[in-house]
Amino acid sequence: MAMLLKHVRASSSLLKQHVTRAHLLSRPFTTTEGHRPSIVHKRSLDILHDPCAYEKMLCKCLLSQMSPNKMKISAATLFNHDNLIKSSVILFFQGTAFSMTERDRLDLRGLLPPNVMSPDLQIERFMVDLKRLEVQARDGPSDPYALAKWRILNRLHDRNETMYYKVLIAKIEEYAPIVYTPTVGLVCQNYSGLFRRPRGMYFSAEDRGEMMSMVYNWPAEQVDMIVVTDGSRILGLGDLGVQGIGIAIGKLDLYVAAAGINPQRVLPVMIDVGTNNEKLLEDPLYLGLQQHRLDGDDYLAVVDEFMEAVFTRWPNVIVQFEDFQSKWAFKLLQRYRSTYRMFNDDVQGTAGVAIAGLLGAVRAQGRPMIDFPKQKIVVAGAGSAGIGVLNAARKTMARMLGNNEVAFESAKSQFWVVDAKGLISEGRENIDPDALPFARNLKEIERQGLREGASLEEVVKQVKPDVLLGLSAVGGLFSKEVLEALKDSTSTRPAIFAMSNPTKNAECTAEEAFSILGDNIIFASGSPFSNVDLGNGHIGHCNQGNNMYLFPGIGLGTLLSGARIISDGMLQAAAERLATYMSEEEVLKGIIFPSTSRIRDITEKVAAAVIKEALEEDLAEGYHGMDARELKKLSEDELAEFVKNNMWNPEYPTLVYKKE
Ligand SMILES: NC(=O)C1=CN([C@@H]2O[C@H](COP(=O)(O)OP(=O)(O)OC[C@H]3O[C@@H](n4cnc5c(N)ncnc54)[C@H](O)[C@@H]3O)[C@@H](O)[C@H]2O)C=CC1
Ligand SMILES: CC(=O)C(=O)O
Ligand SMILES: [Mg+2]
Repeated sequence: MAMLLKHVRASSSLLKQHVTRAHLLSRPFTTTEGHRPSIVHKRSLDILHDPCAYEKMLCKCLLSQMSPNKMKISAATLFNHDNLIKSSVILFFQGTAFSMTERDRLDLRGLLPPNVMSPDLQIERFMVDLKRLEVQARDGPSDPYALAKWRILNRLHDRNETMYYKVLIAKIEEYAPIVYTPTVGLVCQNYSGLFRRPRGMYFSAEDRGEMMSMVYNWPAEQVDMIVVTDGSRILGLGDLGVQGIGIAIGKLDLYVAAAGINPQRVLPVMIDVGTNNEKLLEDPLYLGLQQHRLDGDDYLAVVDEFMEAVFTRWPNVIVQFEDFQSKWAFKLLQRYRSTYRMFNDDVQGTAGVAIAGLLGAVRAQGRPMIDFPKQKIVVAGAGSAGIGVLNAARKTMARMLGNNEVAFESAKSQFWVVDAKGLISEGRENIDPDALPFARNLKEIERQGLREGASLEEVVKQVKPDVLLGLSAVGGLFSKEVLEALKDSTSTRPAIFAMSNPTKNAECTAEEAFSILGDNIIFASGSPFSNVDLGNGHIGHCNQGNNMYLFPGIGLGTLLSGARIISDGMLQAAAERLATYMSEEEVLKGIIFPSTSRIRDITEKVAAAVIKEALEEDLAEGYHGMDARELKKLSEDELAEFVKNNMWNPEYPTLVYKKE
């Protein structure tokens, strides 16, 4: 600490010599806002009074990737003192080795993962990672190029955010699989090794009582979108603890690329309450809290405090919950959804995408969407995603059947749900309350030749479903036998949704599905597969059925409508807009989801549908001078224009105008 303060004092006095009020006033240009640097930048003047202020600011700049603009530091000052800044930061920057006292002293609490590393461990972590890449590049099982591409993109993101998003938007089909699923899964698994500079905030179990002040450590004055995870179920990869922050970062990359949310106004968050992943707990290089997960009221207290803190600082922020284990996903959604602007992507976003896909599968059979309630659907997986899809599909069927109690009751008979213990029936002991509504009547399934706990293969054989949908996280679950059994489907064009992520967790590959069932099927997967050449001049089309087609539009629509909460109606409107996006011709070819290259366009349309619904439900409070009354007056085209105009584009801002 003494050393640190010595450096701080040394660099502060150095800075004082350079960054004087007179010096700033003498710059012969103005900033974008038209202010003189000395007027805009209160903080640069603060430097003169607080020996630590400049260092705090520079640390934050480094840690949070803030633009100079947002740091309230004159871009001009920063550019002119670039070398000075670099040298002064490099002098005292310690990254994960900053002690808790130093983090508090420099207002850095929350901007680094909670495990304070010794300098030796920092070096070891770096070396382990370096060696791992060498091993992978030689003969490792994972795709070394994907990870290498992620590193290159990540470094670009660190250096030049605008250029990073320009590249991502222009080549979204090529790079979404790198910054998002499947590669983001590999990134999360290796995050403690890959970690260089943090991105986002960490709220840990150790921070109880501190969060309300910690949240002010984030340098941005405005945050529109937070994606938060507790790392307990990252894709289909299980509990990855603090390393799960990678998924929040990946989702927010799509918010920027697809929804045009300003990258300076997004905040990835990790709530680190420990991990139950023993391998991570035994690893001294693991960056998270080395303790088992909090549970019960202790767990809730941490998440409650986090929610209160972020909504106090940014009352209009939207919080997307991501990859929480099912146990908490539903509880937290119920706890917060009527008070805060939040939603759970795995439960609600996935449900909407699945509904759109299921309706597309009906149309692909040459039938009207209204025939959906006749579909027999087998779902493998009854976790947050599976149950979310089941509830939404049941409601959609019920609406089509008359929207009453009887319709709701009868709709449930279209579903057979299989989890790790097999077919779920009323005969199951200790049945999960969320799955209970879908438990089959014992007598009824006996008549079908089934029983409690019947295997997926048996269920498919007996039910002969129109749709087989997997959200089980079990790679290869749709085995050769299961796919063979699906040949007896009563559908003219059976649909297979292998929705689990990342690729190795997909219930089957596209190749397996098309080679066993031929080309007269509909295939969708959570992570992308290439189309399959069936060798007879026919191509098996692979759809990507992923919540990425909805969550950006849900977030953008909520932001631009200023909706107080995110209602079922808004989510339903989003799903319906996606369902009608594909043309008849495309759907008949088996193309039920757009290609990712159209993600910005679909997101615009989904956002407009969400805004309309928020207005109809009187939930909208408007956005930036456009109040609800004015929003209501907009025609369809004007609403589309309003959405488009409020999306961020990756263009370099003009920082400096030469004075006339
Ligand atoms: N494509 C997409 O947009 C999305 C995909 N997902 C994927 O869905 C998967 C599951 O996510 P959650 O529901 O949150 O996980 P979860 O862990 O809560 O649920 C998994 C479910 O699968 C069941 N299961 C396990 N082994 C099984 C087996 N052999 N046969 C049948 N069921 C089995 C479990 O009993 C549990 O009900 C993950 O891989 C995730 O990546 C999740 C959200 C969106
Ligand atoms: C896509 C997604 O949200 C998941 O796999 O969890
Ligand atoms: Mg997820």
